[in-house]
Amino acid sequence: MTLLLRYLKPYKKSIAALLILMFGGIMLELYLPTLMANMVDFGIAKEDMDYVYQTGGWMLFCSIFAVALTVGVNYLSSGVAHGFGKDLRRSLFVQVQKFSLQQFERFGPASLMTRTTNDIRQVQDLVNALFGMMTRAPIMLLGGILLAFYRDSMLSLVFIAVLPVLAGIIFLIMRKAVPLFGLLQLKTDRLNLIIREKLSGIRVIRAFNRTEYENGRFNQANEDYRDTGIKVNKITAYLFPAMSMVMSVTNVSIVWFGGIRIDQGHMQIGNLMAFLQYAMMIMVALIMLSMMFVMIPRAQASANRIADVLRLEPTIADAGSNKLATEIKGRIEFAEVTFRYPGAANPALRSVSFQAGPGETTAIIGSTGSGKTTLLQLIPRLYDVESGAILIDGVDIRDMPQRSLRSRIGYVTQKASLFRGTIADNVAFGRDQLAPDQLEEALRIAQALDFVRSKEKGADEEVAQGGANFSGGQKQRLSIARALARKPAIYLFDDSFSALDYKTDAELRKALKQVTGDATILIVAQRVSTVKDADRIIVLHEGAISGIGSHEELLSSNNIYREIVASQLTEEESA
Ligand SMILES: Nc1ncnc2c1ncn2[C@@H]1O[C@H](COP(=O)(O)OP(=O)(O)OP(=O)(O)O)[C@@H](O)[C@H]1O
Repeated sequence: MTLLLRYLKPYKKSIAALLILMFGGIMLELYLPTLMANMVDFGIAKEDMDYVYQTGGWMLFCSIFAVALTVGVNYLSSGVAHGFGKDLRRSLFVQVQKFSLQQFERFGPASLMTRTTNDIRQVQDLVNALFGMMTRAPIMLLGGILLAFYRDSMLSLVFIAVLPVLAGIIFLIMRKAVPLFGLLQLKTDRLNLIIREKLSGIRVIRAFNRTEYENGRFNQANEDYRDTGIKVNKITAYLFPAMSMVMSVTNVSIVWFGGIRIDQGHMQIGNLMAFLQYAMMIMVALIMLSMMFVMIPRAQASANRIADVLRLEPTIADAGSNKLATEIKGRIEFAEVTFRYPGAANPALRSVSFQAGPGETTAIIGSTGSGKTTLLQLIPRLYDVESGAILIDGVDIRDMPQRSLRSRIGYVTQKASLFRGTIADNVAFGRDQLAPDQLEEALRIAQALDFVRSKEKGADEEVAQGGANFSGGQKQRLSIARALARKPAIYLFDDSFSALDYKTDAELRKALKQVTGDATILIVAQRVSTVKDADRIIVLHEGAISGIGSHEELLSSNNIYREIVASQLTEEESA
């Protein structure tokens, strides 16, 4: 929680103003019973109507002023709480962007979403309540006790009996409820996870008739969440009835003992009325405090989950050295690179060494799971190597600023990702401005111009969430256009031509060759026809390089390559 408190710093002026307003309001509220006691004892009892009117007028003025101050307090506290929530959400979002993929996977998207929305909401509500009413409680409690004591110190002994009982009730209830608050957030995570999975896999779920099964899975998580929620509420439900019972008993006791003291001539009626009002204030303050005991542990559970994300040092950070090669050529060198996914027993890549030069196309082929995607992901530092090094233009990529490294790379991922916006927005992605002729050129080379032109609004056609209104091949081509528009020194194509028919695949590679010029191109592919003409083909097998060479060289020297070729091409084609 302390980590999050620093997010209140920008609002210290508003907080100071609201505390002053609050203090003024409480003073007025505490003054009202005294005025009333005076009115009864000195005005009504002595039939002095001028005094009654005068004091009544004062009371009215104080009440109205106190209400105005409270409105001001609430206005300011809500501004502080919402501003605090907004800043925290932004920090969390920015922090997650810096995470390596390992760190991202450690939390998972569903949990990160709950943390950014629901958990922050819990803490934001606490901040609102804290400044809206909870800070009032201790001041009101203290003022109430002092003034009640001042009115009648003997009668104040009632509180000595009541306060420990109240403290005991709060303690017992909270001891049971607090562990459940954390559990409730975990169950929210689980619910979000299932909803996310279900919504993103809706086509498969329907096609496989798994709707009922998935509904069952969701219902189970939903009911589990409900049960924990009910358990928490059942426990906290005792809090307020118990407190109001104590309040009623306190009232009765005050009237009872106050009556005796009036009988004995130790107290006046006005005094007893004021005392009763102070007792009420004390009780209300205690109820507010007990609400704080409900809200604080609940928000604490959320605050810890937020702090876990904020505290995690991004493992992929810029080194202090910020080295950059003087000349950008895009030469890539893998030197004995070994990489293992977190928790995996075997490395996904083992002692991989090769060089890929500018103006060359290097293709990577290998069976499913052989490590092709992993190899590409290491180049823009989505993951860091376990041992060995990757150099670009002779500089270790860990010594370069990530921004400069990634600005040299045009990466087309295996699964094409499009974002909401227009086609043009998606192609210009990562660049501030893209001139119409540059956009057209990128679309043309990516073999996307025809289908984009056939759209009603051309490049201004809207892309739905996740690119749902485009086919797999169209999405791939737009992703390729996006990479081309950057004019990078290095192109990484991860199985990016797989959704294209053979003809488009060939045309695209031919067009690419004309524009990529001196760029270094790495192509991961499953099809031999895609890699056949590459300057160099790397055959990956179970994370290690089994052979490097041209198509012909590998055909004569590498068994694995021969098997792949044999499974795809006829003798004639492969010759
Ligand atoms: N995020 C991950 N966490 C743990 N293991 C992973 C992760 N991604 C991939 N792997 C494992 O690493 C190995 C290499 O995977 P990779 O995706 O690089 O293979 P690939 O050659 O690209 O396969 P494909 O041709 O099917 O795309 C596989 O055994 C896979 O199970």
